[in-house]
Amino acid sequence: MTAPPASDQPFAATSDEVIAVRGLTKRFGTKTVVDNVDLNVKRGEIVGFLGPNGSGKTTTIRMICGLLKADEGEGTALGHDIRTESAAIKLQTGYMTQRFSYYEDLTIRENLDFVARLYDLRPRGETIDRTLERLGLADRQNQLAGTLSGGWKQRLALAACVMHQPKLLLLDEPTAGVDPKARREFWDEIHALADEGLTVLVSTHYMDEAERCHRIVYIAYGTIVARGTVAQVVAESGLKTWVIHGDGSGRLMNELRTLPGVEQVAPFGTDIHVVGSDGGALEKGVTAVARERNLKAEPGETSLEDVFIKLMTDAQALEQ
Ligand SMILES: Nc1ncnc2c1ncn2[C@@H]1O[C@H](COP(=O)(O)OP(=O)(O)OP(=O)(O)O)[C@@H](O)[C@H]1O
Repeated sequence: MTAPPASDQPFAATSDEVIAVRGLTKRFGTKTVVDNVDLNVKRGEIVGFLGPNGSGKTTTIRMICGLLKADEGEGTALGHDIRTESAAIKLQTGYMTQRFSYYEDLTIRENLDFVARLYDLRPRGETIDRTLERLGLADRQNQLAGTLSGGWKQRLALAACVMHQPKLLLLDEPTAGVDPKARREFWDEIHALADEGLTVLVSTHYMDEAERCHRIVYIAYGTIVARGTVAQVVAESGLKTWVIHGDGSGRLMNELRTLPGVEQVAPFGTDIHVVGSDGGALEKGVTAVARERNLKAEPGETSLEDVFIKLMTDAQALEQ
């Protein structure tokens, strides 16, 4: 007897996969906003979910935790079917939404108390104390949430979504608008939680945050167009970069943009980074222009930002 085609097999996660979904598709009206997405995340991994605005990150996250029903596709989160067992998934998942969603006119402690009641956590007082200590919020526990800075608000939101000791954290742009020091502290906390075995899927627009993830997945217009470690994604882009030192003027940048092989030109102080897929043409053009002006040009490192801009531009071209 011949085996049925792979797509007819029931879909099962391996024992170390906390998220294993395939073919996820979501339509709003006639628009397909998530199109045939496969995603696998292993226990203890921190996976960055990146992509332009409106590319389907939030929608995918919401389908994974069962807040939104997929139109097509299947899979599991924490071993539970995302289509039929959303209650079990929600109990073991912490979901930090994009917008601060706690009560501004309650204190930090009162907000946590409210969440602890929702989950019926016991003993409630001790659980809140432990969470306040763990997230460094104990000294501010009586401060009204509405008077907190962005960084402290995010810390409260994180406290509220880890208090019930979830096994999976879904973070949707958790540090938008937060200053660099608070962001770094937030990420130290995320890594500490992952070291304890928590699995994290985090959407972000920040390159430095993408670089802090074990792996990244890039989605554009609902379709995943790159995935892997940062080094893999950069290498697979095939982009080459040259740096011209000593003249970051707009006039030189405009001239560089007209050269064959040049796809991106970006100023970095008095340097200009020139990026393209055709390494030979890029080198020829850039070195000739630099020689004419007596400027130094040398090969540089391609950044993740360069790669994302290319992925976005390519995806836009396909959409049109
Ligand atoms: N409930 C809804 N009804 C109709 N359209 C929706 C709904 N929710 C999302 N969309 C649309 O689906 C697309 C994907 O949105 P989504 O929020 O998933 O993107 P995103 O990648 O998270 O974006 P951002 O980075 O801006 O947060 C967008 O075009 C959005 O306008």
